[in-house]
Amino acid sequence: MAVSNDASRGLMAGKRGLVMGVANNRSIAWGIAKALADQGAEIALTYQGDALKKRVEPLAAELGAFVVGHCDVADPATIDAVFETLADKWGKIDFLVHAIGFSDKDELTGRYVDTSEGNFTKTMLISVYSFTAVAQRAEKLMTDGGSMLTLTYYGAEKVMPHYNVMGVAKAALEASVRYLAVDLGKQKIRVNAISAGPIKTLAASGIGDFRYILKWNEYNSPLKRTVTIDEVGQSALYLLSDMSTAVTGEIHHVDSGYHTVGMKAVDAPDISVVKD
Ligand SMILES: NC(=O)c1ccc[n+]([C@@H]2O[C@H](COP(=O)([O-])OP(=O)(O)OC[C@H]3O[C@@H](n4cnc5c(N)ncnc54)[C@H](O)[C@@H]3O)[C@@H](O)[C@H]2O)c1
Repeated sequence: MAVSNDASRGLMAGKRGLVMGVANNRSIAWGIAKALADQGAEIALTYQGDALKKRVEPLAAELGAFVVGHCDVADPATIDAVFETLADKWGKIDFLVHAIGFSDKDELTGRYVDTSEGNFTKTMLISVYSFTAVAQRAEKLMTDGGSMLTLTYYGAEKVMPHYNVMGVAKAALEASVRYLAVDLGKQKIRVNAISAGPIKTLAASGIGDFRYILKWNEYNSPLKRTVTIDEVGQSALYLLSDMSTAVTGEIHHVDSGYHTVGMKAVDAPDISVVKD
């Protein structure tokens, strides 16, 4: 997709916001950042640690985006630093994208019942609480209202092989979208989630049998294909722009319609687990 980043036109013209979760050019957050910049948004990006800094900086330059700095959502001081920098630079923001999740990959295989207390707690802190933590800070900068978006997966609603504690975390994240939507609605701040179909990203590579999951979705979704980060970006544009001013507390599926399907398509081939 060509990115023009002309702030004088487009659905996001005059809007500024923070996109968290770009790790590389396969990240869902990157697909969203591109779609927003293409419609005139001014974007700030965070990165998690020095290893990702060198990947995020050139991507930010492509969009004319501002790199706020390091943010590890398990370290509240780094979240505060990001929002202090944004307050100094922009004073207010209009949107926030939270595309962050983590769980120990050793527990994204096998049985959910074997989840350890330590990984349960860490998964909930990074994948669930962090959205509320950033919402607390973003609220103060959304003085003219705003739109917040997080990313979830169908494993919140139904049991998916290997998704395990991440499914429990996504269910809690989806519930927090609804609670945040009510708390912040009076301030004209909307809070929504996109439930994306499986996409091969760094985070997804930690999930057991991921190639099998992708194939299964391709064969069995109504559209008979998987989804791209650019398609998630286009739907994010709707939720973050004034195209959706009456939409909040919503879990919007961008999954080729997979969530509507109850069993294997009759014409879908039987497939076996494909190893990476
Ligand atoms: N890829 C998929 O199939 C899929 C499907 C549905 C939802 N999602 C969700 O989309 C979101 C983005 O993931 P992705 O697939 O683009 O993978 P990704 O690996 O590109 O992005 C995950 C991001 O989370 C960040 N992160 C992890 N721990 C962090 C911490 N402690 N502090 C700050 N940042 C941290 C990483 O730095 C990375 O940028 C996640 O919430 C994921 O669960 C992914």
